[in-house]
Amino acid sequence: MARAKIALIGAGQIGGTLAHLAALKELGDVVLFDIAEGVPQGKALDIAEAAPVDGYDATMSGANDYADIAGADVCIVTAGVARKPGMSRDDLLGINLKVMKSVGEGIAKHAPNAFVICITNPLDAMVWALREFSGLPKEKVCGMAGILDSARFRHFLADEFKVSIKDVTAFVLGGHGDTMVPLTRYSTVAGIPLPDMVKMGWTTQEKLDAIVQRTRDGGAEIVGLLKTGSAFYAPAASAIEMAEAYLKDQKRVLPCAANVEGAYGLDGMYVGVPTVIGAGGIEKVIEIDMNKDEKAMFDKSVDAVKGLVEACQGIDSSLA
Ligand SMILES: NC(=O)c1ccc[n+]([C@@H]2O[C@H](COP(=O)([O-])OP(=O)(O)OC[C@H]3O[C@@H](n4cnc5c(N)ncnc54)[C@H](O)[C@@H]3O)[C@@H](O)[C@H]2O)c1
Ligand SMILES: O=C(O)C[C@H](O)C(=O)O
Repeated sequence: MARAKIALIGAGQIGGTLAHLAALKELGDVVLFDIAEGVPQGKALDIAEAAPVDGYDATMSGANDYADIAGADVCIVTAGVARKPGMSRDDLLGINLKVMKSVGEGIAKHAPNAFVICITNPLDAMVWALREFSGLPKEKVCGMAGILDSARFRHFLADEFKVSIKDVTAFVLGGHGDTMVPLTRYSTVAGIPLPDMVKMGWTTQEKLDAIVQRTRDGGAEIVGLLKTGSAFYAPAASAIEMAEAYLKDQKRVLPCAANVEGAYGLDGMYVGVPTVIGAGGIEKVIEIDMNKDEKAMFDKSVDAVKGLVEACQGIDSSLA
């Protein structure tokens, strides 16, 4: 069977890490695309030159022309600008919206059958705009954020409980912004929900609240440390998990920004929800039961995303 083709639109910090991870996992042949001349070619050559040492079979190429992504099975989009200290993700909306237009048109023309994973921020509004600009089927366009936010939550929890990360599960839903919703009732240590861990005396409610807040601020914490850009290792690992689920038809249950029609009382908007990812793309949106407090947090997050979508429509009249 022919190898899959993976197009990485944006060859910056995340794009380069994605290429290396895709190669190490032998997910397919990789094309790195960027507007910066030489950068995708340089990264592709560098990663190809690591293959003899690491022993992976995957070709790497760099491109500045969308024609080179032709027939891609998966497109992962990181094109655009990352925030710096003092900025919110939402400050990137105007500049990255223009990028989504050119990327959406490029994918629609050259890789209309691809499964598209958007990473560019502000995530939920950008994946919505990318879907609008590309016109691809809704189940084939999604956004990466929930896996990253949940991974951060899991890391902080494993650290607090001094247990293996393998035994910690977490679900962070909602928009990928300050209003994201880490769901403690649906996050567990070996199946034990976090509120029970508090009752069992493994931690206190105050410490758990602080971990929830640190999770919400997780992106800003890294931006504050790096100063020149934002996180890229964990974001790349998270998107690769989604790409692998699609390419191998794994039916993974993963929190992703998906187009939600009907569930959660939503009418075709993108926001972070639990999904099933397989060969059909986003094969299912899972509607979980939320109590009053959880629903209030989720609704607030949905409203924040709606505000960003409206801002996009105000900037580009073709989206209205
Ligand atoms: N969804 C998430 O959870 C998450 C996590 C981390 C970062 N991000 C976002 O991902 C994006 C990329 O982050 P990064 O660290 O890789 O940034 P980066 O600056 O290192 O890379 C971005 C790349 O995009 C390229 N680019 C700019 N305009 C382009 C265009 N029109 N067409 C093609 N390429 C273009 C740039 O040349 C650059 O190489 C940012 O918007 C960042 O905020 C999202
Ligand atoms: O925080 C950012 O700006 C990047 C990304 O959204 C993240 O959560 O790491």
